[in-house]
Amino acid sequence: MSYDYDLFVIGGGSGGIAAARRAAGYGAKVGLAEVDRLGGTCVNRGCIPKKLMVYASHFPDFYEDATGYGWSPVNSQLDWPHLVSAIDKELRRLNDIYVTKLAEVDIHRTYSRLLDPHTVEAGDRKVTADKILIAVGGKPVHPSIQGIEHAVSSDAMFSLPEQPKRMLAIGSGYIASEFACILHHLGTEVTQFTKHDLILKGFDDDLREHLQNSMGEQGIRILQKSQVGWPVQIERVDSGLKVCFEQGDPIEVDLILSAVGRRPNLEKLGLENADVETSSGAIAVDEHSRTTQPNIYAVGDCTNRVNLTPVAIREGRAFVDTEYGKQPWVMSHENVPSAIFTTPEAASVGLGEAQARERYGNEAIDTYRARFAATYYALTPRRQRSMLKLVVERDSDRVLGVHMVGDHAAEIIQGMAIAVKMGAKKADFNATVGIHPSVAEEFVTM
Ligand SMILES: Cc1cc2nc3c(=O)[nH]c(=O)nc-3n(C[C@H](O)[C@H](O)[C@H](O)COP(=O)(O)OP(=O)(O)OC[C@H]3O[C@@H](n4cnc5c(N)ncnc54)[C@H](O)[C@@H]3O)c2cc1C
Ligand SMILES: NC(=O)c1ccc[n+]([C@@H]2O[C@H](COP(=O)([O-])OP(=O)(O)OC[C@H]3O[C@@H](n4cnc5c(N)ncnc54)[C@H](O)[C@@H]3O)[C@@H](O)[C@H]2O)c1
Repeated sequence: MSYDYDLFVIGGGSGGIAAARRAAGYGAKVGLAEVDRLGGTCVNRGCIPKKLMVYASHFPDFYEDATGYGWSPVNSQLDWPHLVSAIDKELRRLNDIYVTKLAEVDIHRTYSRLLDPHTVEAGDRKVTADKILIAVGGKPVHPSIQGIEHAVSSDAMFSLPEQPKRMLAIGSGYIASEFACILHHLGTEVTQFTKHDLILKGFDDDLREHLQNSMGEQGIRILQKSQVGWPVQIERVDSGLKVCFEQGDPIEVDLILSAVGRRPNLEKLGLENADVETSSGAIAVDEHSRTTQPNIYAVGDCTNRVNLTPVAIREGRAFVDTEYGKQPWVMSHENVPSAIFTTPEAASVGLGEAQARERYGNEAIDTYRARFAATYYALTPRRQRSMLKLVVERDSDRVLGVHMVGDHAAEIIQGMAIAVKMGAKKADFNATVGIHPSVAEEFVTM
């Protein structure tokens, strides 16, 4: 049977674009449907605008630090509308680049849904395809608090008409922690409500504690559920938004960011028309990203495996190399590095100490840890201490996890991730000459 396309991709974000481009490169006839701007979450309302805001938020610290090195004080004000429009301009430039990069792919600028295992409705057209890739990403979920409609999700953070004077971030994951730091360093008075006593559940406890303490020392107010109970009501009042908790005094802010997690974008996708099954609200896939319908695959956040851009991209490429490139491989979700772009930055690869002890036994694990202030802070009015940690399996001497809080942690851990992926031993770290003076040299001198 002949189809309109060899491959039809639903969703033009990180995973969908990577797969579509590579498949077209192998000579496949590819169509792609995207209902919004090309690039998906990462480019339009995630990694990229977020990182640009992180950069913007660092300048006040640099101005302050410079005085310790003898520079006269800088008196500079943030032009918020300028920042927002400069970011938007850059995102539009990236959108245009994707159009060029997808020159060999038929782009359908429309919502799309499955009609049967080989047919997709793309706007007012019906198209058929031999294989279909679902890469529809995810969207924010909101906690059930009375008045939660007054809160915004991270999607709105890049187009706020003005900088809030006071913000409450509800959540303790990547998004709440990153925006708490961004807004704080841009001059907003920030409170973060956390369900757990330590932010960033799932990361190494020393990383979590060091980062949370550091954020607290800088002036971010952390309200824990164990202290105040759940937030129960949000109400608009003349002077802002009033938030009441189960216990204690209400607080008043100008903006509430709700960041308590995301869920796959599966509504009205017609999964039932093609017998594509879900598991815990995400598309169920095997290690090859194949769904319960053999010619339909799914990658990225809609499968809720590891919800990061480079993971979605690699899942997409593994599928395409295997199916169209005669180079089969499987995307491994082990030892995926990630960073939290807070101030200070935090990054990690491999197992945290508690996870390692659970997997290998309490006695089987050694840890090495350093906490210190980098030389940069010797002359600055601002003090910031770094934390570096190795988790090692004693018998094999293998480094199971590397964790860091401190400047450039993401850049440093990216290199460490290669070592961990290659199965480096603590002895290999010891045999490596440090770069002096640097922070990362601690990893080879512990
Ligand atoms: C605030 C924020 C910051 C982040 N920061 C980072 C970071 O620093 N590093 C990192 O690695 N990850 C980060 N992420 C996560 C990262 O953005 C996602 O993991 C990644 O974008 C997932 O890619 P995807 O292809 O699965 O989905 P997406 O990029 O979400 O793309 C899905 C696309 O499908 C489209 N779509 C959905 N349904 C349909 C349909 N039926 N028809 C047509 N089109 C449809 C959507 O419009 C969207 O464009 C961040 C996420 C957020 C929200
Ligand atoms: N730097 C990065 O790589 C980066 C940045 C942002 C987002 N992301 C990706 O996007 C995903 C979504 O981010 P996220 O921060 O929304 O989700 P998350 O899953 O990382 O964190 C959500 C947090 O909110 C807490 N929570 C749940 N219900 C709550 C409630 N009612 N009140 C208060 N807290 C509650 C959860 O316990 C959890 O700690 C991440 O898991 C990550 O994969 C990555």
